[in-house]
Amino acid sequence: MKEAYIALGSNISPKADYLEKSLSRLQEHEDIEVLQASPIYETVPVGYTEQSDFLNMVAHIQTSLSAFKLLEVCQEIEQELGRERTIKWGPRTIDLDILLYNQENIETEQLVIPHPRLHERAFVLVPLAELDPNLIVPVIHKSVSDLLAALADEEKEGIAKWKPKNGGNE
Ligand SMILES: Nc1ncnc2c1ncn2[C@@H]1O[C@H](COP(=O)(O)OP(=O)(O)OP(=O)(O)O)[C@@H](O)[C@H]1O
Ligand SMILES: Nc1nc2c(c(=O)[nH]1)N=C(CO)CN2
Repeated sequence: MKEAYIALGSNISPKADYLEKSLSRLQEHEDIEVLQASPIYETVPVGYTEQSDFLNMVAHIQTSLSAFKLLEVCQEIEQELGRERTIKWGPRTIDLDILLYNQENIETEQLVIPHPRLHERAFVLVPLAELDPNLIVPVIHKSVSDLLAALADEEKEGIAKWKPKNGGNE
């Protein structure tokens, strides 16, 4: 069995539904068990900023799948939930990124683990720190809490714990 951390993000309504549906799809997969899910955060868009705020979270899973097979499963879920790739870093119903896979380092054209932008993204590090602040990120050899502490305050200001309103149909 391997352990992995998956980042989930959505910025097309109903955002929380897309996160929940993705988590259920992961949990329903016969070779995946969701061990823990972080709280949901509302986050300002990074990169391409002319878009709606995101909801982001991180899931800790256990799986017998290879990292490549896990990527396929993530991409199938993205497709089923209607993701269209138009603008790079633009709006998406759901994005599933593999952050870490069993302390492994994988560098292929198709898959890079640890996720290459993990260390600079508060919308990933804040929920990941809720699950395990002491987790060491391979290659970088730093803990999640150290990476988070190294981020500029303004990066972290754009991140707030999300509470359901309108019956959770954000
Ligand atoms: N760790 C990873 N998790 C998910 N996809 C990855 C990973 N490493 C490489 N990829 C590749 O990245 C490609 C583009 O992914 P995607 O369109 O979701 O990027 P993005 O989410 O817009 O940007 P970002 O990668 O910065 O989060 C995927 O087709 C996949 O092959
Ligand atoms: N706040 C936030 N910004 C982003 C996100 C995301 O999930 N949350 N995903 C991106 C591309 O993966 C680009 N920018």
